[in-house]
Amino acid sequence: MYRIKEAFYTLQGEGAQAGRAAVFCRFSKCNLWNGRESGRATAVCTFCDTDFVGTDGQNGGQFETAADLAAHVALLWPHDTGRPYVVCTGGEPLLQLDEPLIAALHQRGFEVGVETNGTLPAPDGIDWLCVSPKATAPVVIEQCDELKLVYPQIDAMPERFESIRARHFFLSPMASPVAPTEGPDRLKTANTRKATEYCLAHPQWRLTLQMHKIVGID
Ligand SMILES: C[S@@+](CC[C@H](N)C(=O)[O-])C[C@H]1O[C@@H](n2cnc3c(N)ncnc32)[C@H](O)[C@@H]1O
Ligand SMILES: Nc1nc2[nH]cc(C(=O)O)c2c(=O)[nH]1
Ligand code: SF4
Ligand SMILES: [Mg+2]
Repeated sequence: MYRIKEAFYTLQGEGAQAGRAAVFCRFSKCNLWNGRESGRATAVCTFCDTDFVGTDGQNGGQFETAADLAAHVALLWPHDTGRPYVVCTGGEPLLQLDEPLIAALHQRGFEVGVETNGTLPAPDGIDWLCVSPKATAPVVIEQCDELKLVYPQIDAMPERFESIRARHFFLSPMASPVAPTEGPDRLKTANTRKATEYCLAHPQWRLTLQMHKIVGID
């Protein structure tokens, strides 16, 4: 059984795949926060900008089999040609994503991307793996396509992750979990300035912005 909070077609807003059309499949639950505001202050990850509790979002639900969920995701890709792309996120997708689901998505023609906090082992077969470390939580994934660190985090400064093998190293300015406004100025914050300064001083790291929040899409 797979529990999905929501699923939708949008553009990947972050990292090296930013701007690419994808079906986002948001898994319920996370191992670093229970998702309730009352538990945020004592969570390991305290700045999450996402509601991943339950299965009540758009196109959310419970899916008995990998084939059922893959069929559901395939219905959200609005094209007949080209290679479809799915981004498995959450919550923490690696609590649920397994090899049968990756195989079922591949069978539907999908390239499979994953957004993870890196604290759980990744199943084989993922086509694009993005690891985004959180606070003191130990990262067990040693190799990925991109390391995308929310910055600044006192307990997770960039130097700690430079031994992870990754094709890209990104800093993503920490955004307010509840940001009321949208538009070009929304991400012009103190954290964006700090991330910019770090990248200027350490050119191994690149800046990425949450493009979807600038343009006002999911
Ligand atoms: C909601 S998380 C879900 C996937 C996984 N649990 C993780 O943390 O990577 C998706 C992405 O949003 C990022 N994110 C969450 N809250 C954020 C915030 N306040 N500012 C910037 N990025 C944030 C995460 O670091 C991660 O890269
Ligand atoms: N457009 C868009 N891009 C994203 N990249 C990572 C996201 C996530 O929440 O995992 C996300 C998201 O929620 N929306
Ligand atoms: S950002 Fe990721 S790790 Fe942190 S609470 Fe949200 S879903 Fe969990
Ligand atoms: Mg998001």
